[in-house]
Amino acid sequence: MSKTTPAFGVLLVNLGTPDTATKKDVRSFLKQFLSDPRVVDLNPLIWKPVLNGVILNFRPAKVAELYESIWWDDGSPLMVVSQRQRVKLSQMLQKQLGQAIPVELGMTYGNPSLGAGLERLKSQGVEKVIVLPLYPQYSCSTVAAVTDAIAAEYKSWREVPETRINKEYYNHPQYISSLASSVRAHWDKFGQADKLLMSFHGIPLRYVTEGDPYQDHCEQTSQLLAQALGLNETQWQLCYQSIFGKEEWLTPQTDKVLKALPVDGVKSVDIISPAFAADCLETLEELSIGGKEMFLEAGGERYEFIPCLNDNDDHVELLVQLVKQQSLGWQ
Ligand SMILES: C=CC1=C(C)c2cc3[nH]c(cc4nc(cc5[nH]c(cc1n2)c(C)c5CCC(=O)O)C(CCC(=O)O)=C4C)c(C)c3C=C
Ligand SMILES: [Fe+2]
Ligand SMILES: [Fe+2]
Repeated sequence: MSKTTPAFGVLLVNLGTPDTATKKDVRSFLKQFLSDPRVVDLNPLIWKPVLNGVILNFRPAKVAELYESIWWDDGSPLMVVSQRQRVKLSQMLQKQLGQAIPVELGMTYGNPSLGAGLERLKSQGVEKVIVLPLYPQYSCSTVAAVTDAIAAEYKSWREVPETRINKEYYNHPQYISSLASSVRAHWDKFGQADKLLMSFHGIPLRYVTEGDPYQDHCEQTSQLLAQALGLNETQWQLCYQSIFGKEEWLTPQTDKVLKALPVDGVKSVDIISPAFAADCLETLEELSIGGKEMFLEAGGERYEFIPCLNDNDDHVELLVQLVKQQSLGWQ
């Protein structure tokens, strides 16, 4: 009996996360992640001894504790949210396209791997694949790492499916309006702070000077969001979080901004992290917990974290629109 061939399948991609909040699993996750030259592009002769001799000896215990502090009953927040996004996207595609579209999850690092996600699509008869990395702003350290991993997986396949990879969506109207709605919903609940901080994950400045458009994308997203919310220039600020290593990263740094604002008389902030499609360690620990402590210690009085778009209906509707855009001619 021949299987029916779906019009196409969707691979929903995010960065990945440890299987458990233990030192062992955090170590193996960090090892895979930080060994990717797309993430850390230093000469391996210099980087490997630093990674294996220093970072992987000390960082996993510290970071495992941080994961422990934000872990949910059913797993790592990034994984739990990604699974919800997968289920909702598949339901909304079925409803809007009137046919079953296989949607699978693949993580660039850790489980389920991108290869496992592609295999699951293949086993459902998928012959055309849309890869949807959940990174609104393109960076070589994220999106190009996905394209590398997909190409590496296909090396062992006899028949490689037609594959379209969504590169970015930093200025998509539905993305901007979903962000704006989440801010407005937050203001309705908690009132509006003096300033809205838009904190993006940082990358090394050198990646940008060598051609990575990430900073430009972050600037455009934040301008569009400020515009959608009707904010003037004094009411919002862009900053970059999660600095790692000794090199210069994009500025201004979120932690420095949080320490400086109360000194400049800004006592209340709302903070949103538009580069993350799902809440994760970097938002729930670094921003929601760490950032708050930092701001209040520096003299701030009110600090509110705005959750990521996660599986909000209008966010998943954005994913539907991206899938429709990528599947033109395939339905
Ligand atoms: C070492 C360099 C790093 C670059 C460059 C980088 C870019 C980058 N990362 C994300 C999204 C996420 N990063 C997350 C965690 C994380 N990131 C780095 C380092 C770099 N990221 C590390 C070492 C870690 C692990 C935690 C730690 O040890 O501090 C996560 C969270 C994963 C989770 O399990 O919750 C996400 C998501 C983006 C979008 C990005 C470039 C734009
Ligand atoms: Fe990161
Ligand atoms: Fe971090």
